[in-house]
Parts: sequence; C-alpha cells; structure tokens
Amino acid sequence: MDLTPIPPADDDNTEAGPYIELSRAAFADLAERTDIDIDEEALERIRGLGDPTSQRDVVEIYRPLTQLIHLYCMHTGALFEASDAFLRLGDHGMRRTPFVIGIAGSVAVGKSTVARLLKELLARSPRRPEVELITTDGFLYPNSVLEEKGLLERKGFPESYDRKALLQFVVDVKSGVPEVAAPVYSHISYDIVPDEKVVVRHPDILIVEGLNVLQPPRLRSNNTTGLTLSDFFDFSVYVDAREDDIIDWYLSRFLALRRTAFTDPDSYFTEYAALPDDQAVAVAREIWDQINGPNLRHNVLPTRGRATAILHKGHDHEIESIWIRKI
Ligand SMILES: Nc1ncnc2c1ncn2[C@@H]1O[C@H](COP(=O)(O)OP(=O)(O)O)[C@@H](O)[C@H]1O
Ligand SMILES: CC(C)(COP(=O)(O)O)[C@@H](O)C(=O)NCCC(=O)O
Repeated sequence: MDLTPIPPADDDNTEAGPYIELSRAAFADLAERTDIDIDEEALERIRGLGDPTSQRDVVEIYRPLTQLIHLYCMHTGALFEASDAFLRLGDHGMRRTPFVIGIAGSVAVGKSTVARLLKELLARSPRRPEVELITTDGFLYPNSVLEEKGLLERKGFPESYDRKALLQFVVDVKSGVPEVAAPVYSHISYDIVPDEKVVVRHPDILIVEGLNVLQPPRLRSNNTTGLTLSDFFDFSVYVDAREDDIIDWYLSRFLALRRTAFTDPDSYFTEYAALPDDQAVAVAREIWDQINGPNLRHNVLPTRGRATAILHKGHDHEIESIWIRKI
C-alpha cells in the first residue's frame, strides 16, 4: 500500500497537514466485503446534475470511506460511554450524542452527491443508524437581508450566513434536543423559503453539507475567538478539485440547468432558459468570476487542511486520490 506523507502545498494555501495520501487503487484495496451496497435506481436518485458517480466509485471509494467513518463512529460511541460511566452521567439521564459529519468544498464540486451517498451507505451499515442530512444553504440570510447588508453579490461567503443560528442548530442536535428545526433554501427561487422548515429528530448521525462548514472561529473585536461549527464535527470530508475543472463542471451544469430548473416559471434564472450556449457560458463565467471563484480561493480552499478526509477529483470527476488525516 502506498502511504506517502503529503508534502506541504504552499502554492494553494493549504497548511502542511498531517495526512497520508492513498491512491485510488490503494483505497479500493481497503474495501472489505460487506453488504453495504446501493442499487442503480438509488444511485440515479442520489447523483447531482451532471455528476457521473458510478457503482465502481461506490465500491472503490465510498464503501471504504463508509467503513472508515463507521469505525470512527463506533469508537466515538465507546469513548462517550466510557467517559459517561466515569463521570456518572448516566445517573443524570444523559444519552449518547449524535455523530456529526461535515462535508465541505467549492460550489459545483459535487458535495451534495457525496453527502447523499454517504447518508444512504451509512444508513445501511451494521446497526442501521438513523442518518439525517442538512445543507447549510438554509442558513443563508434571505435575499432581502443580504440586500440590506450589501451582500447579495456575496452569496455563499461566510458572512452571508446566519452563523450564530447554524452553530446553535448543530449544538442543539449534538446536545440531544429531540426536535431541531432548520430553515430551507430553494435553488429555484434563489432565496429562503418563507415559513418552511426541516426538522431533525435526534438522529444517530447528522451530516452537515456546505461550502463553509470548515471555517475557523471568527476573531472577535477583543481578539478572542469563540466556538465554530467544526468544533462539533466527529469527522469531516473536503471534496477537492482543481479550480479549472470545477469551472468546467459549473459551466456545463449551468448549460444543463437551462433545460431543467431554469424552465420552471418560478425560477430566479428563468430569463436564462432561452439563452444560446455562448451567452449562457458568458453569464455563468461572470457569476463564477464575481462570486464563486473568489469565495473558493479566499474562504473555502483555505479550510481544506482542517478536514479529516480529502477526496481529490480529476478532470472527469473521478476520485484520483484520498488524503486521510493520521493525527
Ligand atoms: N441555479 C440552480 N438551479 C437549480 N439547482 C441548482 C442551481 N445551482 C445549483 N443547483 C443544485 O444545487 C445543489 C448544490 O449545488 P452546489 O452548491 O453547487 O454544490 P455541489 O455541486 O458541490 O453539490 C446541486 O444538486 C445542484 O445541481
Ligand atoms: C447556495 C450556495 C451559496 C451554496 O450554499 P451551501 O449549501 O454550500 O451553504 C451556492 O449554490 C450559490 O447559489 N452560490 C451563489 C452564486 C451562484 O448562483 O452560483
């Protein structure tokens, strides 16, 4: 097996992390024979628009990754039990807290496919845990508030989220609150859906997916820092790719959305549905250059070195290598 320490990557803001890099083949070798599988119909449902994740990817990448997360989950559970027993917390009616997984990465890198796939596979792992998935877009400020704050052109930047509410949501779930509600974002209206909520009911595992889930704590005006979302993660995944490749995926998805989501009369992007290819590419390129590209470079990529696992995708979306944090 190829266990090479990752050299420092000074060229792209990543701090030298304590990782080992496994090639795709080495990682695939780790997959034990288990019954954690997914049928083609479920995979079709899970895949994001234009995402070619295949059964081969499930077997070679997602099965070993699920087993690794399962291992973390079992050991975290055992640690909680031992610590609760020592502290006699059982006497106070405490119960095990949900295992929380964060999934980070750029816009259009395929986070949602990874998150949905892990949800399905983890739910099929031994003991059949209850797994819930939320996306952080529900915690974006509504467009009206973003406009007031001058942040409409900064959607997806850390400051465009109600970070306090997002942190409180995860703290509540982790603390065992039986029902915790989160707001809902619509990619069709490009805004928060008024009066709609998703409710998370004390799952065994909570997956939190979003651009900024690995952001470090904010510096307060008195130079101190508080807690941040990732303080409550038991495992995290960063979905990684070269920006040029992500731009290609973003542009092709934008072209494909003209025939799907943009044709919805309620779509915020409805005026783009009839655009010819060259004009649609120009619009998408502008959104990338103004919003998603700078956000990736300034806010998202710098958090890569905080993840427990980094999945590095090649040009065709195939995961080429996996970096696992060893300490
Ligand atoms: N303008 C849009 N209209 C409809 N769906 C969209 C739009 N933009 C993104 N999506 C969908 O929203 C989901 C999240 O997209 P994104 O935030 O780019 O993350 P990722 O591609 O990493 O999953 C994807 O399933 C994508 O297809
Ligand atoms: C909604 C998003 C900010 C992603 O949010 P996330 O779920 O990662 O918190 C992003 O998909 C988005 O819409 N960005 C704004 C620019 C654009 O339309 O691509």
